[in-house]
Amino acid sequence: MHQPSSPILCSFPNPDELVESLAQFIIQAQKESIEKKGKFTVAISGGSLPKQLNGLIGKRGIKWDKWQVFYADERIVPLDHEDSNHRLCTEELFSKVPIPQQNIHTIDYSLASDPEDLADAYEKELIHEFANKDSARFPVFDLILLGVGPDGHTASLFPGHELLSEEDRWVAEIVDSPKPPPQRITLTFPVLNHASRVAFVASGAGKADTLKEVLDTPEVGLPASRVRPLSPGQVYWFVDDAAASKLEYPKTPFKL
Ligand SMILES: O=C(O)[C@H](O)[C@@H](O)[C@H](O)[C@H](O)COP(=O)(O)O
Repeated sequence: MHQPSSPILCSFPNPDELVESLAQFIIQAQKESIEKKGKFTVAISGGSLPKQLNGLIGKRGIKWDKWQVFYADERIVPLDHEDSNHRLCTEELFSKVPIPQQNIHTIDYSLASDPEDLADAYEKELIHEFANKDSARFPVFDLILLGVGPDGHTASLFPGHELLSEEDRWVAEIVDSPKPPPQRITLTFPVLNHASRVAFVASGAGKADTLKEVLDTPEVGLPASRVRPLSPGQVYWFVDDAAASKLEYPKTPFKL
């Protein structure tokens, strides 16, 4: 029986060291995945996360053509809209590295009038990527990169929302997101919890109370606390000391 893993917490003295270590971690994950399967499947969320991937720019050892990038959540807005996670990731990262455009999997905004259809179409995009002879009931991402909001939400999984109990779909729509814009799609918990690695990234004193609740009192069941990939999957928290300042949860020294 596979058991859920306990989070590994790595805290860094400042945001720069956090960004640099995160980049090394991602490059190592990429190396292992490409050695095993010839590709690297990643899901990225929005908020402050895309900027924290800056450490990847100009680094050696990244095989961008082997990356297949999906969005852990995306706002249902045009791809060039200021609220689009794709636009943000493009500005912060993809426009600065040699990743082939076709390796970045965006939502099909032409389906925006029916969010359920749009979510189903994005799920099909995942099925196309992951369905092969090894495919299990859920896709196994090599890495999912997440942030955490002040209410403990992650991706577009918000506290108390019915989506928290989704057991079947890979991608779901949400039309009443408490964080604007209201219409979004998100990977569901079963997908997050089947990943090989999930890495949360949080920095700054403004995250300290949330981190304390998520990591020190997981029994409260905030969405971010419920991300516990089944073994051998693993969840990591990359934080700075300011974000970790109120935590009792044990820290693990960062090593590759
Ligand atoms: O697109 C989104 O809204 C996100 O994916 C969301 O889950 C985000 O990651 C958190 O709200 C943290 O956001 P910050 O990093 O900006 O605090």
